[in-house]
Amino acid sequence: EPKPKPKQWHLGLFEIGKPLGKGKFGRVYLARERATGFVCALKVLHKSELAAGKVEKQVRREIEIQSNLAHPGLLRLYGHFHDSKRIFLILEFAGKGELYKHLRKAQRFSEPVAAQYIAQMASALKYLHKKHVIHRDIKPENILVGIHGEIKISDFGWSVHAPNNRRNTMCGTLDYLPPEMIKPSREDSFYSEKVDLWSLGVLTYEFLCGEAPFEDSMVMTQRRIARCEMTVPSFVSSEARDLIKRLLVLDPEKRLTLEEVEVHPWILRHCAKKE
Ligand SMILES: Cn1ncc2ncnc(NCCc3cnc(NC(=O)Nc4cccc(C(F)(F)F)c4)s3)c21
Repeated sequence: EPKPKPKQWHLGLFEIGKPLGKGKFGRVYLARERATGFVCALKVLHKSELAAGKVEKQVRREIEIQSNLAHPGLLRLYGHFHDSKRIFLILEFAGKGELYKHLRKAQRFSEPVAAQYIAQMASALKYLHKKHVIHRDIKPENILVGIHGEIKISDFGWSVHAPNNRRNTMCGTLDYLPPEMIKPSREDSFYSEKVDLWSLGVLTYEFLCGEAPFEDSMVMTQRRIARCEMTVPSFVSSEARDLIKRLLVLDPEKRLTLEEVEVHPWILRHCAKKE
Protein backbone atom coordinates (compact mmCIF):
# COMPACT_ATOMS: atom_id res chain seq x y z
CA GLU A 1 0.00 0.00 0.00
CA PRO A 2 1.23 3.54 -0.62
CA LYS A 3 3.78 4.77 1.93
CA PRO A 4 2.19 7.26 4.36
CA LYS A 5 3.23 10.79 3.43
CA PRO A 6 6.15 11.53 5.78
CA LYS A 7 5.41 14.39 8.18
CA GLN A 8 6.91 17.76 7.36
CA TRP A 9 9.44 17.97 10.19
CA HIS A 10 10.89 21.30 11.34
CA LEU A 11 12.97 22.53 14.25
CA GLY A 12 10.04 24.21 16.02
CA LEU A 13 8.49 20.79 16.62
CA PHE A 14 11.29 19.94 19.07
CA GLU A 15 12.52 21.01 22.47
CA ILE A 16 16.33 20.79 22.42
CA GLY A 17 18.05 19.25 25.46
CA LYS A 18 21.66 18.57 26.52
CA PRO A 19 24.44 17.94 24.01
CA LEU A 20 25.05 14.20 23.60
CA GLY A 21 28.30 14.42 21.68
CA LYS A 22 30.05 16.11 18.83
CA GLY A 23 31.39 14.40 15.75
CA LYS A 24 33.55 15.51 12.88
CA PHE A 25 30.55 17.05 11.16
CA GLY A 26 28.36 18.63 13.79
CA ARG A 27 26.81 18.07 17.17
CA VAL A 28 24.10 15.78 18.54
CA TYR A 29 21.49 16.91 21.06
CA LEU A 30 18.89 15.17 23.15
CA ALA A 31 15.52 16.36 21.83
CA ARG A 32 11.85 15.88 22.52
CA GLU A 33 8.95 16.28 20.08
CA ARG A 34 6.67 18.83 21.78
CA ALA A 35 3.40 17.35 20.55
CA THR A 36 4.04 13.76 21.64
CA GLY A 37 6.84 13.95 24.22
CA PHE A 38 8.77 11.48 22.03
CA VAL A 39 12.47 11.58 23.00
CA CYS A 40 15.06 11.36 20.23
CA ALA A 41 18.53 12.56 19.29
CA LEU A 42 18.94 15.41 16.83
CA LYS A 43 22.16 15.56 14.81
CA VAL A 44 22.85 19.01 13.39
CA LEU A 45 24.99 19.14 10.24
CA HIS A 46 26.17 22.41 8.71
CA LYS A 47 25.72 22.42 4.94
CA SER A 48 28.89 24.49 4.54
CA GLU A 49 30.97 21.88 6.37
CA LEU A 50 29.44 19.03 4.37
CA ALA A 51 30.22 20.90 1.17
CA ALA A 52 33.78 21.57 2.35
CA GLY A 53 34.17 17.88 3.17
CA LYS A 54 32.56 16.92 -0.18
CA VAL A 55 30.27 14.52 1.67
CA GLU A 56 26.80 15.83 0.83
CA LYS A 57 25.97 12.88 -1.41
CA GLN A 58 27.11 10.47 1.33
CA VAL A 59 24.65 12.04 3.77
CA ARG A 60 21.91 11.76 1.13
CA ARG A 61 22.82 8.10 0.61
CA GLU A 62 22.81 7.51 4.38
CA ILE A 63 19.33 8.99 4.67
CA GLU A 64 18.11 6.90 1.72
CA ILE A 65 19.69 3.68 3.04
CA GLN A 66 18.56 4.24 6.61
CA SER A 67 14.95 5.00 5.69
CA ASN A 68 14.57 1.33 4.67
CA LEU A 69 16.16 -0.17 7.79
CA ALA A 70 14.43 -1.20 11.02
CA HIS A 71 16.24 -3.57 13.40
CA PRO A 72 16.78 -3.33 17.20
CA GLY A 73 20.56 -3.59 16.64
CA LEU A 74 20.65 -0.64 14.22
CA LEU A 75 20.14 2.92 15.47
CA ARG A 76 17.01 4.21 13.72
CA LEU A 77 16.99 7.32 11.53
CA TYR A 78 13.35 8.43 11.80
CA GLY A 79 13.54 11.40 9.44
CA HIS A 80 15.39 14.53 8.46
CA PHE A 81 14.75 18.15 7.60
CA HIS A 82 16.84 21.21 6.78
CA ASP A 83 16.84 24.99 6.99
CA SER A 84 18.99 27.40 4.98
CA LYS A 85 22.24 26.46 6.70
CA ARG A 86 21.75 23.11 8.41
CA ILE A 87 20.56 19.55 7.88
CA PHE A 88 18.97 17.78 10.86
CA LEU A 89 18.92 14.00 11.34
CA ILE A 90 16.16 12.75 13.67
CA LEU A 91 17.73 9.73 15.35
CA GLU A 92 16.73 7.10 17.89
CA PHE A 93 18.16 8.07 21.30
CA ALA A 94 20.58 5.47 22.74
CA GLY A 95 20.12 5.76 26.49
CA LYS A 96 23.56 4.44 27.50
CA GLY A 97 25.57 6.44 25.00
CA GLU A 98 28.77 5.52 23.20
CA LEU A 99 30.18 2.02 23.51
CA TYR A 100 33.79 3.15 23.14
CA LYS A 101 33.44 5.18 26.36
CA HIS A 102 32.37 2.03 28.20
CA LEU A 103 35.31 0.15 26.63
CA ARG A 104 37.88 2.80 27.59
CA LYS A 105 36.49 2.93 31.16
CA ALA A 106 36.57 -0.87 31.53
CA GLN A 107 39.88 -1.04 29.58
CA ARG A 108 38.65 -4.33 28.15
CA PHE A 109 35.43 -6.37 28.33
CA SER A 110 35.13 -9.80 29.97
CA GLU A 111 34.68 -12.71 27.55
CA PRO A 112 30.96 -13.19 28.38
CA VAL A 113 30.23 -9.46 27.84
CA ALA A 114 32.32 -9.31 24.63
CA ALA A 115 30.65 -12.46 23.26
CA GLN A 116 27.15 -11.04 23.93
CA TYR A 117 28.06 -7.83 22.07
CA ILE A 118 29.57 -9.76 19.12
CA ALA A 119 26.48 -12.00 18.92
CA GLN A 120 24.26 -8.89 18.79
CA MET A 121 26.56 -7.37 16.13
CA ALA A 122 26.30 -10.54 14.03
CA SER A 123 22.50 -10.49 14.24
CA ALA A 124 22.29 -6.80 13.23
CA LEU A 125 24.81 -7.27 10.40
CA LYS A 126 22.86 -10.31 9.13
CA TYR A 127 19.80 -8.06 8.76
CA LEU A 128 21.90 -5.33 7.08
CA HIS A 129 23.57 -7.72 4.61
CA LYS A 130 20.20 -9.30 3.74
CA LYS A 131 19.30 -5.77 2.58
CA HIS A 132 22.55 -5.76 0.55
CA VAL A 133 23.92 -2.90 2.63
CA ILE A 134 27.57 -2.90 3.76
CA HIS A 135 28.27 -0.68 6.76
CA ARG A 136 32.03 -0.34 6.03
CA ASP A 137 32.75 1.62 9.20
CA ILE A 138 32.22 -0.84 12.06
CA LYS A 139 34.28 0.38 15.05
CA PRO A 140 33.56 1.11 18.75
CA GLU A 141 33.01 4.83 17.97
CA ASN A 142 30.06 3.89 15.74
CA ILE A 143 28.34 1.63 18.24
CA LEU A 144 25.90 3.02 20.82
CA VAL A 145 24.28 1.31 23.80
CA GLY A 146 20.53 1.27 24.42
CA ILE A 147 18.87 1.71 27.78
CA HIS A 148 18.84 -2.08 28.35
CA GLY A 149 22.55 -2.44 27.50
CA GLU A 150 21.87 -3.64 23.97
CA ILE A 151 24.19 -2.47 21.20
CA LYS A 152 23.06 -0.23 18.33
CA ILE A 153 25.19 0.11 15.22
CA SER A 154 25.06 3.74 14.15
CA ASP A 155 26.37 6.27 11.64
CA PHE A 156 25.70 4.86 8.19
CA GLY A 157 27.60 7.72 6.60
CA TRP A 158 30.00 5.26 4.96
CA SER A 159 27.49 2.52 4.18
CA VAL A 160 26.90 1.50 0.57
CA HIS A 161 24.91 -1.00 -1.40
CA ALA A 162 26.86 -4.16 -2.17
CA PRO A 163 28.74 -5.10 -4.32
CA ASN A 164 30.73 -1.96 -4.50
CA ASN A 165 34.02 -0.86 -5.92
CA ARG A 166 33.59 2.81 -4.98
CA ARG A 167 36.95 3.87 -3.67
CA ASN A 168 36.02 6.87 -1.53
CA THR A 169 38.92 8.60 0.07
CA MET A 170 38.44 6.93 3.42
CA CYS A 171 39.15 9.33 6.25
CA GLY A 172 39.71 8.52 9.92
CA THR A 173 41.41 5.45 11.34
CA LEU A 174 42.67 2.64 9.09
CA ASP A 175 42.59 0.24 12.06
CA TYR A 176 39.34 -1.32 11.04
CA LEU A 177 39.71 -1.42 7.29
CA PRO A 178 40.20 -4.80 5.63
CA PRO A 179 43.11 -5.40 3.25
CA GLU A 180 40.90 -5.27 0.15
CA MET A 181 39.85 -1.71 1.02
CA ILE A 182 43.38 -0.55 1.83
CA LYS A 183 45.10 -1.88 -1.26
CA PRO A 184 42.54 -3.20 -3.75
CA SER A 185 44.31 -5.91 -5.72
CA ARG A 186 43.19 -4.49 -9.07
CA GLU A 187 41.81 -1.09 -10.04
CA ASP A 188 38.34 -2.49 -10.63
CA SER A 189 38.37 -4.79 -7.61
CA PHE A 190 34.95 -5.20 -5.99
CA TYR A 191 34.53 -5.70 -2.30
CA SER A 192 31.55 -7.28 -0.60
CA GLU A 193 29.77 -7.54 2.72
CA LYS A 194 32.85 -9.50 3.80
CA VAL A 195 34.48 -6.18 4.73
CA ASP A 196 32.13 -6.03 7.75
CA LEU A 197 33.26 -9.51 8.83
CA TRP A 198 36.91 -8.33 8.93
CA SER A 199 35.83 -5.34 11.05
CA LEU A 200 33.89 -7.70 13.34
CA GLY A 201 37.17 -9.56 13.90
CA VAL A 202 38.98 -6.33 14.73
CA LEU A 203 36.13 -5.40 17.09
CA THR A 204 36.30 -8.79 18.87
CA TYR A 205 40.04 -8.32 19.35
CA GLU A 206 39.59 -4.75 20.67
CA PHE A 207 36.77 -5.74 23.07
CA LEU A 208 39.01 -8.44 24.60
CA CYS A 209 42.39 -6.68 24.46
CA GLY A 210 41.46 -3.01 24.85
CA GLU A 211 43.30 -1.96 21.68
CA ALA A 212 43.04 -2.67 17.98
CA PRO A 213 45.19 -5.54 16.60
CA PHE A 214 46.98 -3.51 13.92
CA GLU A 215 47.36 -0.27 15.84
CA ASP A 216 50.57 1.33 14.76
CA SER A 217 51.84 4.23 12.67
CA MET A 218 49.82 4.89 9.51
CA VAL A 219 52.31 3.14 7.23
CA MET A 220 52.98 0.23 9.56
CA THR A 221 49.25 -0.31 10.16
CA GLN A 222 48.64 -0.59 6.42
CA ARG A 223 51.50 -3.08 6.05
CA ARG A 224 50.41 -5.14 9.06
CA ILE A 225 46.82 -5.27 7.82
CA ALA A 226 47.92 -6.24 4.30
CA ARG A 227 49.95 -9.11 5.77
CA CYS A 228 47.45 -9.84 8.55
CA GLU A 229 50.32 -9.57 11.06
CA MET A 230 48.94 -9.54 14.58
CA THR A 231 49.44 -11.46 17.78
CA VAL A 232 46.66 -12.33 20.21
CA PRO A 233 47.67 -11.93 23.89
CA SER A 234 47.88 -15.11 25.98
CA PHE A 235 45.06 -14.04 28.33
CA VAL A 236 42.58 -14.44 25.46
CA SER A 237 40.85 -17.85 25.57
CA SER A 238 41.65 -20.30 22.77
CA GLU A 239 38.01 -20.23 21.59
CA ALA A 240 38.00 -16.41 21.32
CA ARG A 241 41.38 -16.57 19.58
CA ASP A 242 39.94 -19.08 17.12
CA LEU A 243 37.04 -16.74 16.22
CA ILE A 244 39.41 -13.76 15.75
CA LYS A 245 41.72 -15.84 13.52
CA ARG A 246 38.78 -17.01 11.39
CA LEU A 247 37.59 -13.45 10.83
CA LEU A 248 40.94 -11.70 10.25
CA VAL A 249 41.66 -13.63 7.06
CA LEU A 250 43.16 -11.84 4.06
CA ASP A 251 41.00 -13.62 1.51
CA PRO A 252 37.46 -12.20 2.00
CA GLU A 253 35.87 -15.42 0.78
CA LYS A 254 37.63 -17.42 3.50
CA ARG A 255 36.24 -15.33 6.39
CA LEU A 256 33.50 -16.88 8.52
CA THR A 257 29.92 -16.07 7.54
CA LEU A 258 27.68 -14.32 10.06
CA GLU A 259 25.74 -17.57 10.50
CA GLU A 260 29.00 -19.35 11.39
CA VAL A 261 29.86 -16.57 13.86
CA GLU A 262 26.48 -17.04 15.59
CA VAL A 263 27.16 -20.76 16.17
CA HIS A 264 30.89 -20.45 16.97
CA PRO A 265 31.75 -22.36 20.22
CA TRP A 266 32.91 -19.12 21.92
CA ILE A 267 29.57 -17.43 21.14
CA LEU A 268 27.47 -20.47 22.08
CA ARG A 269 29.31 -20.85 25.38
CA HIS A 270 28.54 -17.26 26.47
CA CYS A 271 25.21 -16.63 24.77
CA ALA A 272 23.28 -19.82 25.46
CA LYS A 273 19.90 -18.98 23.92
CA LYS A 274 17.23 -19.34 26.56
CA GLU A 275 15.37 -22.40 25.31
C1 LIG B 1 26.39 10.33 21.23
N1 LIG B 1 25.06 9.77 21.51
N2 LIG B 1 24.69 9.42 22.76
C2 LIG B 1 23.45 8.91 22.71
C3 LIG B 1 23.01 8.95 21.38
N3 LIG B 1 21.85 8.56 20.80
C4 LIG B 1 21.75 8.73 19.48
N4 LIG B 1 22.72 9.26 18.68
C5 LIG B 1 23.87 9.64 19.24
N5 LIG B 1 24.83 10.17 18.43
C6 LIG B 1 24.65 10.28 16.99
C7 LIG B 1 24.97 8.95 16.31
C8 LIG B 1 24.76 9.04 14.84
C9 LIG B 1 23.87 8.31 14.10
N6 LIG B 1 23.89 8.56 12.77
C10 LIG B 1 24.79 9.46 12.44
N7 LIG B 1 24.97 9.83 11.11
C11 LIG B 1 25.90 10.77 10.74
O1 LIG B 1 26.57 11.38 11.55
N8 LIG B 1 26.00 10.92 9.39
C12 LIG B 1 26.91 11.77 8.80
C13 LIG B 1 27.11 13.05 9.25
C14 LIG B 1 28.02 13.86 8.58
C15 LIG B 1 28.76 13.39 7.49
C16 LIG B 1 28.55 12.08 7.09
C17 LIG B 1 29.35 11.52 5.95
F1 LIG B 1 28.61 11.70 4.87
F2 LIG B 1 30.50 12.18 5.86
F3 LIG B 1 29.60 10.25 6.11
C18 LIG B 1 27.65 11.27 7.72
S1 LIG B 1 25.62 10.05 13.77
C19 LIG B 1 24.05 9.49 20.63
